[in-house]
Amino acid sequence: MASATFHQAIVTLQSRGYFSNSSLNQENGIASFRLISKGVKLDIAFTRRETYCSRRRSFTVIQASASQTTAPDPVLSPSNGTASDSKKKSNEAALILIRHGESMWNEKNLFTGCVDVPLTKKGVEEAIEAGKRISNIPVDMIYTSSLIRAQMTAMLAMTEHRRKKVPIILHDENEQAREWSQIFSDDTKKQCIPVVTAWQLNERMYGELQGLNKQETADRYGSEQVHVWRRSYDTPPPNGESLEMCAERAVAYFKEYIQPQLLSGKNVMIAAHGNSLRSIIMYLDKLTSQEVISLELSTGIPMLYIFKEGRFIRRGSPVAPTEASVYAYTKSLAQYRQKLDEMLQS
Ligand SMILES: O=C(O)[C@H](O)COP(=O)(O)O
Repeated sequence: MASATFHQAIVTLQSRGYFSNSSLNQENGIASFRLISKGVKLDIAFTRRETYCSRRRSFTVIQASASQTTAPDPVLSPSNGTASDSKKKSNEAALILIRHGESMWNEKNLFTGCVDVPLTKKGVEEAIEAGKRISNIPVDMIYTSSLIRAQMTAMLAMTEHRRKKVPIILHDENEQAREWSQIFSDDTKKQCIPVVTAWQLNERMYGELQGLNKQETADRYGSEQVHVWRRSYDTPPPNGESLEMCAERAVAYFKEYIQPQLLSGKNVMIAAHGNSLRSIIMYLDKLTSQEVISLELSTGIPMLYIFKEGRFIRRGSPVAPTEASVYAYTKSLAQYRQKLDEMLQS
């Protein structure tokens, strides 16, 4: 089958770092691929004829088109390809997940969901504390939800990072926003970390519970019903999203946009929400729907994964609060830390 051979070729190229992601469709004898590399998507369709040589077969490119992904990135332009302090020969990448710090509605015990509520003072402190814990872990790209509490958390955490790169929110809403936010110095670009905001990482939409007090809702509807709304996997609250629905969009986004960055060796931080992160952890740790419903994430506690050889290895736990106990350094992380020490001493 053309598709099997092609798929092998793609996987081989992928493992050699030629591009960060591909997907395969096959219809009417035509195999088509989407290759994603450095923020550019290349759609290629092949027939089973000449031109493209894999070991056993060759194919003709019948159609190719290129477009930018939704994470267009002035900072990740080729001129910045060498900018990562943490470019690793070992082909591993760090993935940090942080649930936002306490929000003003967490404090008031209100269902928040997609309502855009800021952090409390305690939430600000939690975010800064989270930043201290990850201050020696490399960060090349940041993803946050479109909600201010996640964005505040990411930005505050980065104020503590020892590398002192500047997190810059990418404005991709229209052509003018893209043009007006360009950076014209390559040196400055190298000192920036692109921040991509994505609604798909938002908290799950809590429907008609948004703005209601959690305790009062339990008093009114019974705590069992409220527990089902809050912690079942597939029962949504009235007119809202279940965890399953939230996972569908959050994990799809993770696979399509974030995982390719990790595959290409970029170290990524995600600042998001209880339920969007539970969804992503379910995917990373291969949890069942039964297991994920008992997973509780504290606000402002970062978790670390290492992505290596296509696998996610959990390094940090939300329950172990200090850097030393949470993060068992890998060789690359230890080297990065040593470089930081040297850089800051000189
Ligand atoms: O949206 C909310 O109210 C919270 O951030 C998460 O709520 P939960 O603990 O009920 O999932």
